[in-house]
Amino acid sequence: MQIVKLIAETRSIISEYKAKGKRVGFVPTMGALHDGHLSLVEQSKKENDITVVSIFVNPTQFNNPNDLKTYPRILDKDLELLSKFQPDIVFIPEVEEVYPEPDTRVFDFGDLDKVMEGKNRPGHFNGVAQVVSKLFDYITPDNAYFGQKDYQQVAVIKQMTKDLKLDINIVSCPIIRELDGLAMSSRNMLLSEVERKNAVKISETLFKACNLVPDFGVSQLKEWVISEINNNAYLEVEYFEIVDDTSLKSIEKWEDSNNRIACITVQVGKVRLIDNISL
Ligand SMILES: Nc1ncnc2c1ncn2[C@@H]1O[C@H](COP(=O)(O)OP(=O)(O)OP(=O)(O)O)[C@@H](O)[C@H]1O
Ligand SMILES: CC(C)(CO)[C@@H](O)C(=O)[O-]
Ligand code: BAL
Repeated sequence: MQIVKLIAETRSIISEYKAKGKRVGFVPTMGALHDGHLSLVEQSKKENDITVVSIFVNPTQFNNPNDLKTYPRILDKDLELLSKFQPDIVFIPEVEEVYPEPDTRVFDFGDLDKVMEGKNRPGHFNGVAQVVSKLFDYITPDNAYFGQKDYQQVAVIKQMTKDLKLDINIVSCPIIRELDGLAMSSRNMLLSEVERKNAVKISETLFKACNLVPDFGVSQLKEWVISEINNNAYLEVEYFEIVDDTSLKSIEKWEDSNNRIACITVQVGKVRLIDNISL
């Protein structure tokens, strides 16, 4: 496992591999790694000759300065965990090298970023596209791995890859959960003990919601989920949407889409958690 900090060095190592015909898989992360990230690394290792993991807390995707400040950074522990999985390259660039000057590019995702995370975190997906397009340019992967926990992010990245005419296959990987069902997230480590215990109500409610389709109508189910979660004193729903899994447009009745996904964001004390489930 090679740890590389400089962009030029990363480019040159990867171009040597590519010259030998090696297929490159890429797993972008913001660190504070858990089994969700490691599942992406494992999948990339199975499907490619070379796996690159990046660890970079990208400032341009944070709309909330306090969220950026408190985002967990535990590089030594991350490297220790990764050493057990042995990706070929761990790329850890500095903010100043990625952004020698402000990135003023504005991406157009059509309607994809007008809802849910895009609506509630203004500028978030533009920042994600800025950094991911830069990382794609340095690493030139054949396959890039993203988790479905960030469901809308996968849709946005697919759109960006298409618009920029990049020859990169975007691989969408299943959500890995804690034993009690809570979706793994780096932000889980910011929860207090009592918040962590109560946070399980989020996934529990989503699992129960699946069994209420189609007996409940769409708006009845939405109201039920929101009130179940908000009845817990530690939790506050920011949004709960049931959307078509490709257009991400809200549906009004079950027949509006054959492939529906329910996406939720919940504030747990100061920590904002997301999750989703296919209905
Ligand atoms: N539980 C999970 N299962 C599968 N993939 C995941 C999971 N959590 C994160 N990922 C994926 O790992 C990649 C890197 O995500 P990131 O570093 O932001 O971690 P995170 O746990 O999502 O952190 P956050 O606290 O910001 O939600 C993303 O593609 C993300 O979707
Ligand atoms: C894709 C990503 C690493 C870009 O900073 C980030 O949005 C994430 O961790 O999901
Ligand atoms: N996992 C998405 C990164 C973010 O919340 O900014």
